[in-house]
Amino acid sequence: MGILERIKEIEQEMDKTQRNKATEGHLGMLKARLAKLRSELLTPSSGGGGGQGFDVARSGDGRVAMIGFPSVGKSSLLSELTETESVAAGYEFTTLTCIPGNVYYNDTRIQLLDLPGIIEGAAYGKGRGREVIAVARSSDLILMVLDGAKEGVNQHRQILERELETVGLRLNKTPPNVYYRLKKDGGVKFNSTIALTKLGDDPGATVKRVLSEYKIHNCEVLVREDVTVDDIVDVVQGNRKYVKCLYVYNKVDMISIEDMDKLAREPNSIVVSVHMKLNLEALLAKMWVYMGLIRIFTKRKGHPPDFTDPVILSSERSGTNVKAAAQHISREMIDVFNYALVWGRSTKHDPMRCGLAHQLQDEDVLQIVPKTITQQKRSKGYVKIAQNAKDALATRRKKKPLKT
Ligand SMILES: Nc1nc2c(ncn2[C@@H]2O[C@H](COP(=O)(O)OP(=O)(O)OP(=O)(O)O)[C@@H](O)[C@H]2O)c(=O)[nH]1
Ligand SMILES: [K+]
Ligand SMILES: [Mg+2]
Repeated sequence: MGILERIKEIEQEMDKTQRNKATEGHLGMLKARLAKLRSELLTPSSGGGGGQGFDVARSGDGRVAMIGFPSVGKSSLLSELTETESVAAGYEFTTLTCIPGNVYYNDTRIQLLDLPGIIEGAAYGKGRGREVIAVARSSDLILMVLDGAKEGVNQHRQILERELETVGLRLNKTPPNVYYRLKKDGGVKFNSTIALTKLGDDPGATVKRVLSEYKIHNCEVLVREDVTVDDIVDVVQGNRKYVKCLYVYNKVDMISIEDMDKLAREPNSIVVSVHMKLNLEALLAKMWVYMGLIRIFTKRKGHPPDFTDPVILSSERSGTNVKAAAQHISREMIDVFNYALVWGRSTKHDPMRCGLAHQLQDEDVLQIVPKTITQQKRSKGYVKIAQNAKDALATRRKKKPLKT
């Protein structure tokens, strides 16, 4: 039996299984089996990667992929927002490969990717579905482009969400708050810090059934929120990609103000019209926020800040603390870091003396104060002395164990 048939079979069995507290373990086992098969789909035997026409190199300060049904206006949007022209036309599947363009916004260069339209069944390889989804996985933000003028547009939204979920993408979610560690022995240690209401009569047994489906018999699981069995499968399966998704309803030039207003109120959404150039600036601003981007202006001692070439950080990728900024400037910076002086939104007073963990905010000014040469020598010397002391102790212990 092929993978697709096996998936079908399990889905049918899940439909047949009555959902109640007693069947939670059985369902968990089926869900785990399904997740394993689906992740096999993700790694095609043909070498993986983006596939021809899809392996576009990463560039700029972040990557955004446009996902949508055919002819919703993805290529029109790319041509409008970037210097790249991507062919747009009234027939479906105009675009057949991945086409990159650059968006310049707030001193940041964002790589925007136009992709072929996808349809129901994309996750199972329909059309160029698998290639498109692989690109989506590699991006920092998904723009789900929808045809706001189409009836049942929110059904389309759901279909696409399901396709992306199927292959392990998790949109606008945070990873389940579960501590999970594999062990060499000792069996399964299961604990929770709060009452679990969604894992059936015996949460521990439900979790163990999922684990045994993965042939995991020794591990530690500590659940810190009221998770579902799907969350547990996500934790154990492990290859989930948590990514932000912004829903872009295009073509609102074709609908009434009332309908437009309804769409604009959907969560994580924005309405635009590429043809009328409506709301495109707001789209860029929202993209920027969703990518968690910030600009940090650096400053040298005794000089004014450099406002021309900021360091760009992202809460979704690098993180946005002083350490991330220092590493961005140079690798060695961390070794010689003494403290930082920060001016701007993140401080209580200006300048504020900060350590590596301080969280920066957009348009902060940062000056890194390195250790003095003497301090550096001293700290290196200290490490050496400490190491010598440890070595000496270890040798002594070998010779004659210390009495305790
Ligand atoms: N009314 C209206 N039509 C639009 C708008 N944006 C794009 N279109 C039209 O929608 C059709 C499809 O546009 P494309 O940009 O080719 O759509 P696509 O999503 O790239 O399509 P595929 O590459 O085939 O998946 C074209 O006829 C566009 O002119 C808009 O804001 N309003
Ligand atoms: K088209
Ligand atoms: Mg196109």
